Amino acid sequence: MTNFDALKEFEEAGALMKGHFILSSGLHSDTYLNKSIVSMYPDRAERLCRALAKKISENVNDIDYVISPAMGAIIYGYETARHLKAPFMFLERVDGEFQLRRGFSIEKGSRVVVVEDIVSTGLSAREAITAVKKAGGDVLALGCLVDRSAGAADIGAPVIPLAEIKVEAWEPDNLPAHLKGTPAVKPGSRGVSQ
Ligand SMILES: O=P(O)(O)OC[C@H]1O[C@H](OP(=O)(O)OP(=O)(O)O)[C@H](O)[C@@H]1O
Ligand SMILES: O=C(O)c1cc(=O)[nH]c(=O)[nH]1
Ligand SMILES: [Mg+2]
Repeated sequence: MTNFDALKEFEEAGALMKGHFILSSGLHSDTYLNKSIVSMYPDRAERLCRALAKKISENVNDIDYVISPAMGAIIYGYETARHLKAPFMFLERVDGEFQLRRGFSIEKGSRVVVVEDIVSTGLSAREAITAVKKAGGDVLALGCLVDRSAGAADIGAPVIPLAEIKVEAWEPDNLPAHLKGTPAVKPGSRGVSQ
């Protein structure tokens, strides 16, 4: 699958959204790749993850586990693991920090591929990698559907993106004219409380 075809899956699903978004990092953007809208259509998620699994298997072998950070990446990590024929687990935040819960554990030295959905600043990917290392895993690579930093984010592990796109983001006190004064939405789960 080409870069163009991967992004087309988002576009055709109506998931390449324009508006005013607060990202996981706290930065603001006029563009949001809404992976949850893409995964409303399991055939789209399957195509993306089959292609991501293929790219991962061309670069990494002997994978013991695929592990993804909640929430957004769970569906994509699971589906990618299914194509890689590897077991899948997910990390979730406990007091803000990613952990393996629910009886998930890995053996020391396990060969792990972390699968993210979207990489922006790379913060969530780094946090997920730190959690996997803390649990004893050896992180072989970070696979993702879309790296919207187009390779600029420092992840601390080899990155295998299905697609790359350069999307701008701004500090909240430095918004561009077209976002100033427009209401912002925060689609992701970081820092959300009920
Ligand atoms: O590279 P970053 O700057 O960390 O941004 C990307 C992260 O943001 C989103 O997660 P979010 O925390 O919004 O929650 P979600 O997984 O529930 O969507 C996305 O799923 C990535 O994990
Ligand atoms: O940075 C983010 O939080 C983010 C950006 C994006 O385009 N899609 C997403 O799911 N998260
Ligand atoms: Mg996430």
